[in-house]
Amino acid sequence: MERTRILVTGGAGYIGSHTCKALSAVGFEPVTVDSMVRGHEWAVQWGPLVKADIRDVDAMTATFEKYRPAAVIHFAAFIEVGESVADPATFYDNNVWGTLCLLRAMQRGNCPNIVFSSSAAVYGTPEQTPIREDHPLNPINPYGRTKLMMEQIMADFDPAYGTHHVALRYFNAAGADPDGGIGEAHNPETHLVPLAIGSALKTRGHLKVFGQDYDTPDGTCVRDYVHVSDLAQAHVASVRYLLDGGKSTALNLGTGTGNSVLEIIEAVHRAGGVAVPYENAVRRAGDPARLVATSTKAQSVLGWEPKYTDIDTIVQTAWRWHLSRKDA
Ligand SMILES: O=c1ccn([C@@H]2O[C@H](COP(=O)(O)OP(=O)(O)O[C@H]3O[C@H](CO)[C@H](O)[C@H](O)[C@H]3O)[C@@H](O)[C@H]2O)c(=O)[nH]1
Repeated sequence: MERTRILVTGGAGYIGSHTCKALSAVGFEPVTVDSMVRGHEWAVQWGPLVKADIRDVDAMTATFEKYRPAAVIHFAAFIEVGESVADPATFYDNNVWGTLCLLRAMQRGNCPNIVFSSSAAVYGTPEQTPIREDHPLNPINPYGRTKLMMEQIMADFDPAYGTHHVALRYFNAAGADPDGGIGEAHNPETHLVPLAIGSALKTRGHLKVFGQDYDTPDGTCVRDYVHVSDLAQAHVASVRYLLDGGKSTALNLGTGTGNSVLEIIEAVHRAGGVAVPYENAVRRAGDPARLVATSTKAQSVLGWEPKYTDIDTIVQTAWRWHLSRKDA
């Protein structure tokens, strides 16, 4: 029997590739569409790769005609906050215009269901933590604004065109597939866990700890690190939810536990048995002191619960990946 196809934009990226693996494991066929500007050929292992930019409406229309997907999972976007401040035009073009082009191609292809990557960045500086989905939406940088605009565009499209969406607001994705073979490989890398591992392995210089005087127990920023395989499972559950006729919704994905930068440094030390050389540095602009999610809504809507709730396990999977990675 033909497997139900799911079109995955950005399927050659970090969370996208883990989601393709999870889709395939439960019988879907993931069809990756990726411009390969940031994606990796080695990360596409569970279905075909269409090398195309989502803004290329002709290529996208042809892809929908060829594969007839039942739903789309939309990861393709630029993600670095600093880059979005320096070059907002590129972010609005790639993230917002790219999403509009994708939605147009979905309309032409009669595909009404989309699950997409939103971000904790839509909340801005939290008024209280843990953050619930009804927290005010006040992004403080262009990256966060592009994600909020994407949510708003989809909310407008639903009543007008009969579409359905699930916006997944991730907190800090971390870790790697425990089976090996895929993991986090951004270039340039700006995320804490891979940078700390690189410093421990001496493939990078000292890690810079951005700010030591935050209002947190040890003075460094606290984040909610959620395992990438758990995020992947939430995407699979969201696809099933929409295919079963579920209503559009926005859901936080986090573990509900916060870890400081210094706690991550210690977890990397424990995982690898090597200390992370680090130095204190000034605060990074736009970093809130504490970002921690409540994911009870994802639990009630999707039945989703993170399997990896222990920071040591999350960091161990990242460590193993970094020792084995193909492009290090
Ligand atoms: O070299 C570094 C890198 C990071 N940090 C600190 O480590 C924490 C985590 O930083 P990351 O850059 O790994 O993650 P962010 O919380 O900044 O970013 C997350 O949220 C962003 C939106 O706010 C984007 O979605 C991004 O992709 C996602 O990982 C922050 O407190 C940051 O200040 C350091 O101290 N040193």
